Amino acid sequence: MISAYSGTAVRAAEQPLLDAGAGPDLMQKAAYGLYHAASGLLSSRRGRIYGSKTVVLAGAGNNGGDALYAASRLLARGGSSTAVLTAADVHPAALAAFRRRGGKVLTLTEENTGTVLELCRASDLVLDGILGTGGKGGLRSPAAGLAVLEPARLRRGEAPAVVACDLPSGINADTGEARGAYLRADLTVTFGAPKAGLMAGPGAAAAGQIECVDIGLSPQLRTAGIQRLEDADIADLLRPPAPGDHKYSRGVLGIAAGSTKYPGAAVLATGAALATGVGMVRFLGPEPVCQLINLLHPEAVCSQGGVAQAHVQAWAAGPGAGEDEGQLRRAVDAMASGLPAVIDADAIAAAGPGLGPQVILTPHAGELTALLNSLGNRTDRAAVEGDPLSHVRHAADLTGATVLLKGWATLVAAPGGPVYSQAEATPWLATAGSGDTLSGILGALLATDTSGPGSPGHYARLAAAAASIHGRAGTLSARGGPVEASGLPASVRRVLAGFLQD
Ligand SMILES: NC(=O)C1=CN([C@@H]2O[C@H](COP(=O)(O)OP(=O)(O)OC[C@H]3O[C@@H](n4cnc5c(N)ncnc54)[C@H](O)[C@@H]3O)[C@@H](O)[C@H]2O)[C@@H](O)CC1
Ligand SMILES: [K+]
Repeated sequence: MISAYSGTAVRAAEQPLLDAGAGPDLMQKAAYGLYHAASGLLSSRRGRIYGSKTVVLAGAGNNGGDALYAASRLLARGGSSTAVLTAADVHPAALAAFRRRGGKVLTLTEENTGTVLELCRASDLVLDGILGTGGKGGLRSPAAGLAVLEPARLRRGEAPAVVACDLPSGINADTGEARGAYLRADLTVTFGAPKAGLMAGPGAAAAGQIECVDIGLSPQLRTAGIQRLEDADIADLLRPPAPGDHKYSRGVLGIAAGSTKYPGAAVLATGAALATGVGMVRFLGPEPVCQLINLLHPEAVCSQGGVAQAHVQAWAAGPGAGEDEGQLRRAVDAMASGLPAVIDADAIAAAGPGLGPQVILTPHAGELTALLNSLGNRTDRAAVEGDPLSHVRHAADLTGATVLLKGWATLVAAPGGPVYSQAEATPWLATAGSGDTLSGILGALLATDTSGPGSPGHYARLAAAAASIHGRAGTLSARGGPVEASGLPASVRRVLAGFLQD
């Protein structure tokens, strides 16, 4: 499990150490970690540090100090480096050390921004040390002019690689918001603990890969702002069949998805649930959709019955329900059943206060906006996309349900409890039918879960695991190209086999 903390919490954890005079020592530890990661990147991209060209963007605070000390170490290995100062009062000791190693220095102005961008593009590496956890708002002029710099991952790997010191400058370390211009990185080397702002909203997309350098803050850090499941955590949540299991003991999932207008959603949700592994799928829906399901997934047991008559351990309802009153009714009944239920798409609009954490709502940003507005919380889609962390937390607290917000980094909030962020997906997964397969995967995890409600956040962890499996299946299907949702179940099977073999 990766635990991320707000920038505010990390600064509070640092304070006693700073008061005890450990500031310079902490900075050297951070700078060494940054140098180590940057030199690894340079070595992998061009074979050696000797002869490499680095540009350090250095702002007024300690973030600039870290970056200058790291660049000094690259100078000592035979690289060349230019520091571009974005403020007048850059860390004096770090700048002096950089100069002593032979680093060149220039000051950024609006007039020379074009020349500095050329300098960056002709270099191998850009170290972004403009703003760290002390940053307030987006980059200001003249530094804002550097935000057009694209990291190598967005330029088919072409130099320069951009490495962010602690966090991409201009990103809010607590929330991941960008309230103005910000830089994007290939790699963010973060100190003490990952910042929550690297796992949500624009910050998650800007950070690139995240590497954490231990500078000895762990004993001071208490409550994580955001957590991320890793392989072992997900493997722990899976329930493969045991000898002696039969179809009913493994878990039966009820699916009320699709409609005569959108039959595909039923097929995709059912296919994904079967690929994730359940004892049985009971499918409820209109006759023509049942016929289609029987044709494509003959193992599913189909009927036009209601939720109350179906013996299941969990529900997946809502994908493709459209305006089908029968399916929307089933979704409402599933929410009220007390059983774990994943509720998607049009059915989300039926959610209100008083639900329990076993109900998992899976909106995209537009659906979350509509839900919050219907609960009296005026907002718009841009606000939700700009600060998804606050909005997903708010929706969970207002409804009492677990809320999974789909996005580049998927966020899952338990009511009053932990928030999880999973970022294994590829942008190619943004395709019709992708969400229907997520419902099927999560429904199957809920139906086969035998550990019960357990600790707070149990259902949020299952939802985060489903998002991770879905994201990995998408990445596996895509292999750098487009994804068809109908191909996802096959990849889900391979992803799960990987977890179960490890
Ligand atoms: N405090 C510590 O002990 C340690 C801090 N570390 C580094 O120090 C950073 C925090 O340092 P600071 O507190 O100095 O903060 P920053 O380095 O983030 O910079 C704050 C400075 O930038 C100015 N500023 C704020 N917002 C701005 C904006 N939008 N545009 C332009 N200027 C702006 C402020 O006036 C202030 O001078 C961390 O992110 C980390 O990189 C590390 O060296 C580890 C140890
Ligand atoms: K930075």
